[in-house]
Amino acid sequence: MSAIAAKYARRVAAIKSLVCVGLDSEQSKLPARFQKESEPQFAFNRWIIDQTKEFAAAYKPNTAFYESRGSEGWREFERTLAYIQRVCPDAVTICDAKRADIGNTNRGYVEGIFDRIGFDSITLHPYLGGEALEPFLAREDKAAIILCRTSNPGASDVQDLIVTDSEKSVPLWESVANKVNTEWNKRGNCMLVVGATYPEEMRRIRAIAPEMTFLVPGIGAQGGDVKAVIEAGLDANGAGLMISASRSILFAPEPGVAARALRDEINAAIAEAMAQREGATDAAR
Ligand SMILES: O=C(O)c1cc(=O)[nH]c(=O)n1[C@@H]1O[C@H](COP(=O)(O)O)[C@@H](O)[C@H]1O
Repeated sequence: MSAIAAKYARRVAAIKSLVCVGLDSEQSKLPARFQKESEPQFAFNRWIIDQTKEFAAAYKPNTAFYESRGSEGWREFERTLAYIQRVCPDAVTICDAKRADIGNTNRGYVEGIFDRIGFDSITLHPYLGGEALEPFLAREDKAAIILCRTSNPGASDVQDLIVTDSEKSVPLWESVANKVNTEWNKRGNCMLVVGATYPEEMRRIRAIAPEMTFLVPGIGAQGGDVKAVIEAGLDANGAGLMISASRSILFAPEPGVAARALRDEINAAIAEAMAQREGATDAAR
């Protein structure tokens, strides 16, 4: 198990939660009292982190919401990471930037996001292939979280295109899952993005990559169903998922209560799924 997968497993065992809090702190949506602050997004994030840290196995700020404010937003993005590292150092940190370019350009991203800022992991798209991703894949101390089946309604435009993989016709997302699992994950540091809104695809991807951790966005505002995700995506150990929610936690009347409720909903679904699996194993004996 790679360093970040092990960090995640320790965190999950310690707090019994698969919740990832997405810090998509869009400035115009922040409560008025934060708008008045000199660093509004950072002040809001501190408040969110303080309320959710007991329940958060991971934090995932998406760069878009900070880049939109230029250098000020970027500074608050960096300060947010430093705050997580100070008050909640065991939570896995995910830079949701969906980067990836040719190899030497990727070295710039690696230096900036992994070394200068200090994230544990980054989201990446697979379009340029494994050779180009090598600067990320070479970092055994970090995790490369690769888009496989995204949560959005239009995901099928490209991801459902039929390609030939090992002489079989399969959708592109399935080929990406295969390639990451068998070729790009040679150092054990890859994870896959699998949207909560596509549980049937998730079930297939779990069969292809039984031991890989999935980042699962699409719960909450996008309507993904926790029970369906757990049934389809849980690994053999009853884990292997980072279930991410942003708006439904950040802008809930009480974000800490919303994070705890999501943790509890996930844990109830895990208990049910594990009991069903045990029942099925007993019946087969
Ligand atoms: O990589 C991601 O995190 C991601 C992949 C995906 O397939 N769908 C998806 O919604 N996301 C991100 O997950 C977050 C979803 O936010 P909420 O819908 O508010 O929970 C956003 O930051 C998205 O950019």
